[in-house]
Amino acid sequence: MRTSPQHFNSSFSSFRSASSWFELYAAFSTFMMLLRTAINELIPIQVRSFIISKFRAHFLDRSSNKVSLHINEYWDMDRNELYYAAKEYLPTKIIHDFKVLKVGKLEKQNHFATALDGGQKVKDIFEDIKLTWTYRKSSPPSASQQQKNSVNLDEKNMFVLTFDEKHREKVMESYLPHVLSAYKTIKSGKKVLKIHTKWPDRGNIWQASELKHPATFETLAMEPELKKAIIDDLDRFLRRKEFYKKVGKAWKRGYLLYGPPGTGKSTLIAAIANYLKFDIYDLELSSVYSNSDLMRAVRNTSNRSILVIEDIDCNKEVHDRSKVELDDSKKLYHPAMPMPVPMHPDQFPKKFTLSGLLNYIDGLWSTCGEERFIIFTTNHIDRLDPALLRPGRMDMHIHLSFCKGHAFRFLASNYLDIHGHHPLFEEIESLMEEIEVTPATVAEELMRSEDPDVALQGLCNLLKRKKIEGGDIYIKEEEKAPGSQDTINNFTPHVQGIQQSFTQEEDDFSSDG
Ligand SMILES: Nc1ncnc2c1ncn2[C@@H]1O[C@H](COP(=O)(O)OP(=O)(O)OP(=O)(O)O)[C@@H](O)[C@H]1O
Repeated sequence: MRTSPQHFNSSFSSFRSASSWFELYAAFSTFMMLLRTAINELIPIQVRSFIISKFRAHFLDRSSNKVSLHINEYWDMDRNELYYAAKEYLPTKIIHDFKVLKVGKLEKQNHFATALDGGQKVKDIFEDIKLTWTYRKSSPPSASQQQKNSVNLDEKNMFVLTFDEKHREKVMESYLPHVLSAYKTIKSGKKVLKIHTKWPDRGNIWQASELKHPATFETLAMEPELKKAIIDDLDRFLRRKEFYKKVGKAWKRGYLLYGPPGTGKSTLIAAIANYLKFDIYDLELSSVYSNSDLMRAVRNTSNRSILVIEDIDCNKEVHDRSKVELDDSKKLYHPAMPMPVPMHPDQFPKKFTLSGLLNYIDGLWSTCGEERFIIFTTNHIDRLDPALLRPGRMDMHIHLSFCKGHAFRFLASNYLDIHGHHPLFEEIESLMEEIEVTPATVAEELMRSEDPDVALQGLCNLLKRKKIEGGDIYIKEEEKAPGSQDTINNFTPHVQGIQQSFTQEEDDFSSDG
């Protein structure tokens, strides 16, 4: 039977009254009731649940086939390399239709950098596998956590990687290694270096900022032989991955820089970092509160980095929260206890010596990661534990000392653009043989005027004044490093005990550089 438009219109208009709607609803409800009763009676409950679960899995809960990998920033308190790999890798996958992004630029970059700001999803396709990354940012530590120094690192920021379950094996065996290797490539080509410092009021974990120190070996005033020895050592280190593996040694190197204040120890560290393109981790021993704190700090440094511990002779007082203290009434008490309490001798603190601490750091550091440097600096090498100085501990001892002829001329050419001769040179150099002056002081004097004649005359007058007054500039007799005999004759920068243990043959072995 055909339905004419007139017939449809008349049927529709007959439905428009309220009673018609009610009749329709009543008929539908009755039908549904009958249907439900019939299903309940005819189909067993197990079959019904099976059908419902299939229906749900197919239409409603499609994510039940998905696997989610949680990649936390820390793994058992250690820095999780995969997290940092994802952090560098994902910005390369950010596309233009993202609605929220972080954007910024560091001075040394010539382009704007973008990064995820939490919550966004980044899609990636790897050999036809569709993957989704989500970044979850943790909330900053609460004041009480900070006070107790009890931030749980494993609960920090994380990436969640989601993909179909059937690709689990391929993701684990091929995709994650692909992310890691992309990270290594990005990292080795990056231009912006970081300096990491620890702040007790920010959870006492490493905080990174851009390393802006412009020092390079080209700007460093240093005896050419020493400069060459250091650069050669750095180059040799970089190209010897296979060699270290062959001899069963960790691919690491340790330097001890020593010399009076202002002789360029920090400047040399910056020059080394800029040369190697390694990040710096600046460990201030006074910010270390316990052994676990120290262990966490050292273990959370990355590969291709320099761990710097400056002024090791100055850090005699290292905070130890478990330390038993003596109050005014000479009773022993534990800081965690409100009242003085009697303590068993076993509970007394073990003596926390600086040399023990440094040995501990050194031991800890040598067991984690590779392609790393550790640099200790001191103004007083004579105060260091000989165990720390023994060969094999610090591979190279570099003595930085006062400014003499060559270093002075280098600074004059760098600061005043005097590349040839100047009438005041001889007089200044001869004064420098009698007066000990640091490169820092010379550099400061040379910056006082843009006019080379005025600046050099200023330096000459300063040296003459000091000669008349007697005594060294800024350095007291007892503060001189041992071997200062040498430093009087030249701007030493000599190398003591360099372990030039590698022969030419070994050099040839390392072909990977
Ligand atoms: N060898 C050098 N070449 C060029 N500049 C230098 C050199 N030594 C020192 N300077 C200048 O002096 C300043 C201070 O030097 P630096 O901080 O590196 O000395 P330091 O030995 O680390 O001192 P401290 O022991 O007090 O930390 C530097 O910023 C740099 O301008």
